[in-house]
Amino acid sequence: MLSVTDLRKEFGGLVAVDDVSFDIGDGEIVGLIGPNGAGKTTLFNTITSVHEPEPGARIEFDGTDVVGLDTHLIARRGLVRTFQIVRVFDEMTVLENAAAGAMFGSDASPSTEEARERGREALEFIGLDDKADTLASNLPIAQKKQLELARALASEPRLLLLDEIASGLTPGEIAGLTDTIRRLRDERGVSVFWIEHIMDAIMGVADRIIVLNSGKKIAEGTPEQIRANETVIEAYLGDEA
Ligand SMILES: Nc1ncnc2c1ncn2[C@@H]1O[C@H](COP(=O)(O)OP(=O)(O)OP(=O)(O)O)[C@@H](O)[C@H]1O
Repeated sequence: MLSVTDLRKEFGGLVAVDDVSFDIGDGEIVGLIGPNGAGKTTLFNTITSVHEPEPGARIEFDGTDVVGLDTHLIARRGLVRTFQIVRVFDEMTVLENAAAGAMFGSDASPSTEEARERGREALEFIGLDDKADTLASNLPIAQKKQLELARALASEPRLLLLDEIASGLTPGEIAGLTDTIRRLRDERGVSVFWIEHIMDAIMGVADRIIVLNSGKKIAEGTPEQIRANETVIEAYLGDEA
């Protein structure tokens, strides 16, 4: 589904992502972990054309090279992301926020009614439909994160990039969130690529984990393999797990 080859991104003299290659298959949940500054968000930003990679990189989504394609055109193809800092529109209702997602999705120009319907359906799936008419600014953080997921879902993603969606949540809220993400995959067939620092969240649900350190991919494997990997323990998990 997503195939990344030799992805490199430099900022001045700093190599933020250092020749990274990997694939994500249909229906997979893949975690992306690593210390602060490892290049995880830069990798997401480069995949979604927020940044341009250095020449020579290939980023293929469903066999099409998406390097240089506008972010909204990438989203229209089904590659959709959430952000590290929640970006709900505070002055809009929960339903209006969710409906806004539909405007950026696979269907380029749904009617307002269709967008609201898709938004409502996404809220039901996420379990936030009882808050449809609440102003987004009045939601607690856990529900803002659910709303971000609902908005992404309304855009009908095939691959969802999640950036630290579990941070700031209680263990109970994290369990609910990971359950929703698993349902997104199982019931909607959405693949997930998930940056997370909270190991309990990502290790329990990911099929595979990719580890970055100083821009380089230092390991890739099942959660069990990653937990036992000496290089990963030394670079990261020794402090975090
Ligand atoms: N727009 C930018 N301009 C210059 N340097 C940047 C820019 N974005 C990121 N960097 C640098 O690139 C490196 C990788 O940063 P990045 O945010 O991708 O790491 P990260 O793994 O997502 O970290 P964290 O876990 O703290 O979010 C860091 O050294 C960062 O300072």
